[in-house]
Formats: sequence, structure tokens, C-alpha cells
Amino acid sequence: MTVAPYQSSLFKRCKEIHAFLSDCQRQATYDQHAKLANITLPISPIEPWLVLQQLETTYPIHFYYSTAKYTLLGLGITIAQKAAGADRFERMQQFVSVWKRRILSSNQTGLIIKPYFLCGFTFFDQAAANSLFDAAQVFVPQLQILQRDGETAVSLNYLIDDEVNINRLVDEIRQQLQILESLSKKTARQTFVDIPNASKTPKVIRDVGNFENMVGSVLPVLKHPTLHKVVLADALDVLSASPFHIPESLKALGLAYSDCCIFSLSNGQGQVFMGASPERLLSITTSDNRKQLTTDALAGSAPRGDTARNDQLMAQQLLNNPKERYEHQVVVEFIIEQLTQLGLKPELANSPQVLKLANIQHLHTPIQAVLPQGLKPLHLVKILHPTPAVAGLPRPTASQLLKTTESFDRELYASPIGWIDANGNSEFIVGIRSALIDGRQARLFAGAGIVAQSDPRRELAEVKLKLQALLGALV
Ligand SMILES: C=C(O[C@@H]1C=C(C(=O)O)C=C[C@H]1O)C(=O)O
Repeated sequence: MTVAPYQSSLFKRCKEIHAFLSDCQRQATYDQHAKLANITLPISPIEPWLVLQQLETTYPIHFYYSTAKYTLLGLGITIAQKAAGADRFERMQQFVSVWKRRILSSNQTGLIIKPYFLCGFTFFDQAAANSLFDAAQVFVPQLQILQRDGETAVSLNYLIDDEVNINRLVDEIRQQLQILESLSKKTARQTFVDIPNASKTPKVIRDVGNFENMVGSVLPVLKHPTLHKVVLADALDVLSASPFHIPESLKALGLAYSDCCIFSLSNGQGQVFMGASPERLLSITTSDNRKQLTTDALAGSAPRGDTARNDQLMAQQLLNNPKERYEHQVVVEFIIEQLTQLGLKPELANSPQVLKLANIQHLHTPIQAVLPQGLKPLHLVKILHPTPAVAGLPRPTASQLLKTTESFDRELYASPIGWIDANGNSEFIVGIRSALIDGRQARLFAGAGIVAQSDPRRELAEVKLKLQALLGALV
């Protein structure tokens, strides 16, 4: 496989890039602020997780986001912003809006994929003192790979100001393009990766959450009308004989949970948060001047049946179970209220459908709304996160109870993780079915909605089922 457009003439390509970057520098000088230079090149199809595998030591920061329709991989940082506190979403949106206006894209290859703003937030608006991730982080990657409809494109993003030495930068780019070229040749021959004794890797397990007791302790609070639902989480620590392989785990998750969004996000210091989330916090698509929002109410769970008939029976029982329907309805009503307060007109079906995942099924109501042009993605993230699917209702009371009841820091568990592009499109998932990986150690997270009618043993069984999602796929 070759990196087609520049294989024949890397020299010519680099000359064009030099001219483009020099032009960016002139404009930066003229406007008296740095520019975000963006160059996109089509490359032969290449699996992004394989690129991650080859380059994860070169770029300690990565962001991987893969759905049934596309995969996005960001490596390295060109620009980044961090924040904490109640206004973290506004501050991050401000950062995105400013830098969106400073993008200059090269059209020399006829292909333009502008920079993506890659976002990760912790569950609470203040990260804990010893937290491994910032309460809010948005960055534009230096190397961005987008795979969609069988096509792959690589975009390079650079910060250009008066000081940048363009000659030196073009040399760097030449090297980077050569690496990518050899990488695509190498990975073209590699259709699967050998994971040494992956499935046999011993895993030692310690339950950190003491989940059943925790559920028992909140039940009396749920008898009062001040709290309708709280979503408690459990944490499971796992120790493997050898360090976890992030790219191979992403690949394994993708195979096992093809309906989910497979994601991972590193903090640059060796820790990675990853998972296979079935829950979309929002997706914003812009086309023909029409902006459309889709969000998921996903709550209410049941195991999958061992035969097709049993499976159908369990789905039917889930649909008819008043406790599960209540847990679900609380989420639907919350989302409708939040969207209506923004002046939107949410559209949804009268009753939920069943979303079947490999190991579990959920009540699911997709909710849609047309958005006014001015409404920004992170404004919507702010009003939606956390929904009662992962916190509870009322939100402030439930969040407070989580802080005092759970014995571990949620970090990025159940938090918004996603991207915003330069055209106003955006997608965020809720970081559930997830784990925090640190070398040989992993902390797996899973939660369940607790209401007054909850039975602690059944809730524990649900959480165990959810923990399986990662336990079975981490290699
Ligand atoms: C909180 C989690 O899942 C959420 C809770 C659910 C429930 O209580 O039924 C179902 C789907 C998710 O919204 C999790 O997986 O950790």
C-alpha cells in the first residue's frame, strides 16, 4: 500500500506545503495572531487502531473514537485548553470558537478535512485533588486520521506564528509523511495482530465499590420525595500479568460491541481511559443550513436471553416492567425539560424501544430536535450532562449523594467524551462501559439506576453484567 499523492513526488508535495505554510505565516503576521494551518492528504486505507499501535510511543497523547460509520484518531497536541469549575463548558466552547476562526486549510490536494476539537471532561466539574485527568480538556491533534466510507485521510495541523521556522517544520513534515508511508505499507500486510496469550492473561480482581451495601444505604433516602433516582457506580480493580494493550483492546471491543462507540483517551502520563459506550449524549449534524440534534434516553436494563425465544421474552418483560419503565421515563422527561427550556421542540416516540447489545439489553428512546444556528455543542453538553441515566433525579441532590456515597473518584466514568468539528458538527458519548488503564492495572466502572423499589442483589447482578463488557475484552 502506498500513500498515493505524495509517493511519486514527496519533494513536490513538500514544496507546496512550504508555500502554503509561508502564506499562513504572512497572514499570522498581518493579523497579529497565530494561525492553525491544516493540510489533508488522502492515504491508502489503513486501520486507525494499527496506526495507534505503531505511533503510541511517539505521541503520548491520543484520542480514539470509532462508531459504525467512521473512526477518528487524533495523535499529539497542536493547541490545547484545560479548565475546571462550573463554567468549564463555556470556557472550552470559547476556545473552540476562537480557534475555528483561525484555521487556514490547504486545498492543494483538493481534500479538506478541517481540524477536529477533541474533548474530554471528568464527571464532576472539579477534578479530585489526585485526579489523572483535567476537569475539562479540549485539543486539536497534530496528526488526525479519519476513516469513513472505506476512505482514509490524514490531516496535519500546525500552529503558525512569526517565530516558527518554516524550513524546519517542512523537514519535520517530510519525516512524518515518510513514517506514515512506511506505516501504511507495513500495516497493509498486517490483517490481524498476534496478541501473545491474550485470552490467557491472568487477571486478579478486587471489588472496590462494595456495591450491594451502598445500594442498601441509599434506599431509605429514596423513600423521601426529595430524591427519585440515583445512579450508583461500582469499581473493579484488575491486575494483569502484563501491561494492557490499548490498540488491541480497542480492536477487541470493536468486534464485540459493533453497535457501541469504541473510544480511548490518554492523559500523556501513561494512563488511558477507554470503553465501549452504547449511550449517545448528543450528535449534531449540519446540512443545508439545518442543524439537527439527536440524543439518547438510555436507561432500564435486562440480561440477554440464552435462546432467541428467551431473549424476546426478556425484552418483553423489560418493556412491561414498571420499575425499569420508571427509571427510563425519568431520563426522557429530564431531557425533554432541558431541551424545552432552551426553546427547542423535542421529537420522540411515545414508548421506548429495546436496544440489544452483546451482553445486555436496554430501554432506548432517541430524541431529536432542530437547533437554531447559534446554539453551540458545549452549551448542549452542559445542559444535558449528567442525565438521570448516570446521576439521578433531581440532578443536584443525586450528584451530592454520589460524592458522599461512592468510595472512589469517577474521573471520566459516565462523562462526556467527544468531538466538535470546524463546521459545527459534533458528537459526544457518555463514557460508560469503561475502564481506566494504567500499565498492568485497570479500574473498570459500571453503574445502575437505583429507585425506591430497587433490590440490592438484582442491582448488583446488573452491574456485574455491565462490568463484563470490558472485563471480557481488555487484552
Ligand atoms: C450507568 C450505566 O448505565 C446506565 C444505566 C442504565 C440502567 O440503570 O438501566 C442503563 C444504561 C445506562 O444509561 C453504566 O453502564 O455504568
